[in-house]
Amino acid sequence: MPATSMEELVSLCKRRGFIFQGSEIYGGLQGFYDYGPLGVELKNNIKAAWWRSNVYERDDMEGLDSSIIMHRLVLRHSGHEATFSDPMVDNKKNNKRYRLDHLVKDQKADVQAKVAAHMGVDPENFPALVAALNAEPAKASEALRTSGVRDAFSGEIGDWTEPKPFNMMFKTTIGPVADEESYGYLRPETAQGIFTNFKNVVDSTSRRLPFGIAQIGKAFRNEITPRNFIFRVRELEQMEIEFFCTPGTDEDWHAHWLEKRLSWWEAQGVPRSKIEILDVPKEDLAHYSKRTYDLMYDYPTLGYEEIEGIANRSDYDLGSHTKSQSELNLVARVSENNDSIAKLTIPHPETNKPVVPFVIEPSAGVDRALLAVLSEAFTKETLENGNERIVLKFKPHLAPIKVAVIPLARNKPELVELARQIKNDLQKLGLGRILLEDSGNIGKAYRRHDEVGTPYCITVDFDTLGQSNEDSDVSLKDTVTVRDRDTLQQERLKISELAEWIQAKLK
Ligand SMILES: Nc1ncnc2c1ncn2[C@@H]1O[C@H](COP(=O)(O)OP(=O)(O)OP(=O)(O)O)[C@@H](O)[C@H]1O
Repeated sequence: MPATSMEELVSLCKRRGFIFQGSEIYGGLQGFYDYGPLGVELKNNIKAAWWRSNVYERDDMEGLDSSIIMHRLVLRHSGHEATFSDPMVDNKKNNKRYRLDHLVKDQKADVQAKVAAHMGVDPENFPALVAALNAEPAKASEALRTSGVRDAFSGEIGDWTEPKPFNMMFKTTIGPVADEESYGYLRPETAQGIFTNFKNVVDSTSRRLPFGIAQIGKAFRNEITPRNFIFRVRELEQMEIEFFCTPGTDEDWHAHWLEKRLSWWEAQGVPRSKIEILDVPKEDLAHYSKRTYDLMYDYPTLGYEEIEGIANRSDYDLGSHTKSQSELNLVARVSENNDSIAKLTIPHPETNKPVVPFVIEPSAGVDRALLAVLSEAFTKETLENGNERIVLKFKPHLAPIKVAVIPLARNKPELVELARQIKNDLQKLGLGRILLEDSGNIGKAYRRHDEVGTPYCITVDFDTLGQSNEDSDVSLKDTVTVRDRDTLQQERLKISELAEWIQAKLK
């Protein structure tokens, strides 16, 4: 059974070294997390699985790693300077600031109903309520004040200001001179680096439509209320694809990517039955979107929340960043661009005339992916002897440690040496991390590796050494015990057969 509460996951992550609070020894920094020894392995494995599936296993994709800090004009023409904002409200009593939709969502049902009645919308339709609050700031502030909306920090009814837009981009000065022009932004999505490199990639690879560019990297959003552990952070990582296609074929490609992405999640242990597809209502679409499917995963404690967005961005992005816009018959409504020096077109596959392609964008968060994978893997079991164990049943390709090699006694140099040799030989197979676990207590080692999701533990014991004494069986010389994390079955294998056996299991 997957995790039932976020607390279970938070506590396991800290205890076993998956995730720590950022800047913790100075009191922590809200919305920033550090990935520990096991977290970094899990994260790398998720990213590698995504890259393998979306770049290596397809013939129509290229990869990219663009810079994080971007020219202010990129984010101006992308529309982010003007529109990448969330409405926020302040409580005048204690100067605490909240994202409007989060504030309302966190209220008791009767308070929410009062706010909805004031705004004249159905209390069951939360997106419509948020839209109404955003549309009429003065009425919204009145609704919050007269409905008894409470401040989560003080627990008391707040004195609420009018909602104001708050731009979520991090701005930074570039170079030694701090003047009006010397600033850039930390990208709020990796996508813009793909659009600005569209021409470079086409020219250097001779790609024709349809094709896509994939990128994994950090993005930064100054979230007003970062919360729910790594679900909503200010420094996040994204796995994004911009898939360029001929206008008119975009809806088919949108359906194609929806299907592909759902089956990828399934292969990572996040089943379709736990994902709802939200066809985002027109009034909630982002400024660039023709249509968007949000994949909503059933997170413990939070319920259904977005894990990935799959948007049809039409020709908005390339159309916004291109020069000569008026010659290009753009479908999307874009703002005038007199700054770009590149024409972002590609020959139409049939007519050969220059065309601005449509874009389908599957965009998944690495942090939210990791949280879902962890949550699905989390299992509490009662064993035959009545003991309870926590085990992370990761798909083997995602497990942070693939194999632990354990010498039965740490004070026996022959055992430790042989275990080290086995570890070194398995490490050379390139399967991921193989760990020499010489903490000495076999029971504790098994418990620890269950809790971090190591699929196989190999134990080197006195039988392995072939030392004949009353407890050992010489016929077992050069064999080891292999314990399966999920079934708890142990089998004896020859050391010479281990590599092939493990490779087959971890494929
Ligand atoms: N603050 C964040 N922390 C962690 N992951 C995030 C955050 N914002 C976005 N993501 C991830 O990036 C993906 C694509 O970003 P997108 O802009 O579509 O998110 P969003 O619609 O703004 O998310 P939300 O509505 O939850 O704020 C999301 O599906 C999510 O997995």
